[in-house]
Amino acid sequence: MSDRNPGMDLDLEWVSKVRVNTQAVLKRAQQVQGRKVAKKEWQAAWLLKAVTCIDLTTLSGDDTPSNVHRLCMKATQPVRYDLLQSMDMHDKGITTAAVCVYPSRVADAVKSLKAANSSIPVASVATGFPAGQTPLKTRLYEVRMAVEDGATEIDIVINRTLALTGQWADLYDEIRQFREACGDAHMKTILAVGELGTFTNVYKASLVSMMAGSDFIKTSTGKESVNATYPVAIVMVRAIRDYYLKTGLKVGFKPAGGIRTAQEALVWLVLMKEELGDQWLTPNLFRLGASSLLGDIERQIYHYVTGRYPAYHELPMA
Ligand SMILES: O=C[C@H](O)COP(=O)(O)O
Repeated sequence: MSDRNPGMDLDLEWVSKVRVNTQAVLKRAQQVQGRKVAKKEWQAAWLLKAVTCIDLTTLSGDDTPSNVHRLCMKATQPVRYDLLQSMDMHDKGITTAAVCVYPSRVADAVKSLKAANSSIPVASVATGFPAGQTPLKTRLYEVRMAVEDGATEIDIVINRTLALTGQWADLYDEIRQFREACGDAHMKTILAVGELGTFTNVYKASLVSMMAGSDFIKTSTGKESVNATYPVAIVMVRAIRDYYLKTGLKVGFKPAGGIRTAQEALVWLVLMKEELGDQWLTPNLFRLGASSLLGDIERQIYHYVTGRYPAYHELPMA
């Protein structure tokens, strides 16, 4: 993960000045979406790169120790051995970036990964995921419980009520408290962009979350009716860039919710590369939150691997 973001005092003047130009954002998102993603011979390598950035997720009411165990095993070997062999990658130990589960399933995931001798981090959603509509006391308790059970990454959801009513100082204070409850665990802050109404709110919520010490900002829970979209991502990554320019602190970005195809994964990588640069193209600063993406990526890699194609560690990075 990135070095922890210590955050900063709430700069309300900065937050209140924010105005996002909707037309410019939509135009830029269209450009990114229309990009030819990568030359054919590099696509499998980029897809493997995407795999290393996935937070492999199960967030279902019917999660059990068994399906969490299967998820963990998939995370330790996300791509079939023979496909990796075709790319001379069999010895590279490709894993997903993390597994992501509900707080009550953290202990199961920790146990499975430990038994498999794997150091893949366990991420837990928390703070009343997905709606965040529970008392602060229980939201804080949830964070502490997940950390105690072994989660080293916590995906908190913000209080949308505070964002929608412009109570930015209160939102800042809550996130600061979550941050403290996380202890050494890294904190990803879910904005639930589909419920924030305007791009300006998304930008403001991004800034406040980063000022309060979030290590990542994340688009969605996957449970809202609108989840990770490219226009909203443009707004969030530009807030990340502005925060970096002002403070020198790098905050990561995690699109999540509804990401299902290899082609989409490639577009997300292009968006990061063009907006934030190669240094953001690592699991330390970029994650794809997804429960059903890996299958399509494996299918596409199988499709591409008909000859000797370059592997992801050979990508020309600046
Ligand atoms: O945080 C991750 C999301 O909940 C995953 O959403 P998804 O099930 O639509 O891939």
